[in-house]
Amino acid sequence: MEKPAAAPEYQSGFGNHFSTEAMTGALPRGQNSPLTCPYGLYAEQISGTSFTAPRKVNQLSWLYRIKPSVTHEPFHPRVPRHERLLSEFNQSTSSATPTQLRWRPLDIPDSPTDFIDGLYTVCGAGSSFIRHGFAIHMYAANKSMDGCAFCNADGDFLVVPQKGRLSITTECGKLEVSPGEIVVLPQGFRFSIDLPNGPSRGYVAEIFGAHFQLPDLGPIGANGLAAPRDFLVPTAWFEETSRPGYTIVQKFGGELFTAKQDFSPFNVVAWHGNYVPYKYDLSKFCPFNTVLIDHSDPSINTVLTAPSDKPGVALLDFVIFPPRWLVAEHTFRPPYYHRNCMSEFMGLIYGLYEAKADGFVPGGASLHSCMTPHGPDTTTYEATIAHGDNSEPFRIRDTMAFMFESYLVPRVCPWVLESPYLDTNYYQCWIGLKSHFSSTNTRTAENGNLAVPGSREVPSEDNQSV
Ligand SMILES: O=C(O)Cc1cc(O)ccc1O
Ligand SMILES: [Fe+2]
Repeated sequence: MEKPAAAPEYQSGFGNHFSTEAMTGALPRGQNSPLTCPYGLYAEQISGTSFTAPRKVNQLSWLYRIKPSVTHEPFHPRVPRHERLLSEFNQSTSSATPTQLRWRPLDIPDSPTDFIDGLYTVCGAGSSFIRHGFAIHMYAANKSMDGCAFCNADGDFLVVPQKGRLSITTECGKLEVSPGEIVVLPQGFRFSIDLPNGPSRGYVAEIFGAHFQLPDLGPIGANGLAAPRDFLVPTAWFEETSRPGYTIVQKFGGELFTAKQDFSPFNVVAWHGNYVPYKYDLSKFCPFNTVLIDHSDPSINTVLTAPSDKPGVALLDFVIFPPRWLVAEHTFRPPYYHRNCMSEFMGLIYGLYEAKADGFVPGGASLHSCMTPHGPDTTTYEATIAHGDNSEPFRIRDTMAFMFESYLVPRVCPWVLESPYLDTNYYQCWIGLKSHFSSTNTRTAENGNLAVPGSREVPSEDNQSV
C-alpha cells in the first residue's frame, strides 16, 4: 500500500524575509550570487516588483536550483487553445451589464479535466498588459495536473477552494489547501495542482500589477482580523527527476503557451526572500463588528487587500462573512440594502449566506456591479421583520461566504452570460418586497428604532456626575 504523503512543513508570517533549505548549507552565506553555489546549484532571482520599487513594497526571492528555469525549448501557443480565459477586458472581449447576476454551482466535469482546463474567467477589468486590473475566474476539476506545471505571467492568483483539497507543489515547496483555506500563488511562480481527495471546485481572483497585503487596522488597533503569524509559507522541497516531455504552461496575456523541458521545475533546494506563495486558514480570522447598533460595512472583515494608487481604495479586497455573534440592538441585522460605487463578486464556501434564504448556494456566485442595487432577498427581509426587535445575541454558525470587491468596474465574459448555470430568475428574489409604508403608522417612531437610541442609557439628572 502506498504510504500517505507526510503533511508539508510551513514557515509562518506575512511579508517576512524567509529562508529555507532542504539540504543543510544549500543557501549561500553572505551573498546571493557566488561564483559557484553550494552543491553546484544555480542561483536565480524572481522579482515580484520592479527592482527600484520602494523598499517597503519591494518583493523578491532567490532560488537555488539544480537547473535554471530557462532550460527549456521555445514557447508555442498551446494546442488546443483555451477558449475561456481573459486578461484584457474591453468591448471586443466582454460585456458591460448593470444587471444583478447569480450563478448556480458548476457540476464537476464528466471528462478528465485538470485545474488548467477547468479554469475559466467570469469577469474582470483592465488589462494584464498595462499591469492594472483584475480577473475573477472559477474552476471545476477532477484530475491532477500530470507532467505539467502552470505559470501565470499575468498576475497573482488568490485561490479559494470550495470543494476538494488542493495539493500544490510550487518552486518554494508544497502547500496543502482545503476548503476553508485560501492560497496566494504570486505572478511568475511555477506550480502544479494535485487533487488528492477527488474533484475540486472553487474561485480565483487574479490581480494585475499589485500584490495582496494585510489591511491597515486604523482605530481597531494593532491586533485583529487576519494575524500575520497565521499565514503559512512552504519550506524548500525539491525533486531531482528526469522528466522527458515535461511541459510548462505559461499564461501570458490571457493566452496559454507551452514549452517542453526534460526535468521537474520543482528543483529548488533552498531559497530565501519575501516573494512567496502562502496559505491562510479562514477559521483563524478574528472578526470585529458592531456591538450596539447598526450593521457594519463589510470592509471590517477584510482578510487581504490589493491596493490601487488611491489611498484607501482597493484594486481588490478579499472580504469574508465568517461565523460570529450578532448582538446589535433594535437593528436590522442582515446586510442592508445598498448601491455601491465598488463592484462586488461573491461566493459561498459552505453554509447559508445571511442575506439570501435560498438560491445562493455553496459553489455558486453572484455579481453586483458598480451602483447595481442589491441586498437581502424577500424571505430574509420578511423573516427578520417578523421576528421583531430581537436584542438577544445570536451566533451565526457554519457559514463562510466571501466577496472580491474592486473599485474597477468588471466586464462579464460571454460564456458566463450564456451559461446554463446562470440564474435568470435572480431578480425574482427581490420582486416580492412589499411596501410597508403607512403615513398613519407611528409604531416605529413611538416604540421602535427611532425611540430607542434616544433612550440609550442616558444618565438621569440625579445620576449625572458633575
Ligand atoms: O452585498 C452583499 O451581500 C455584501 C455585503 C455585506 C454586508 O454585510 C454589507 C454590505 C455588503 O455589500
Ligand atoms: Fe453588497
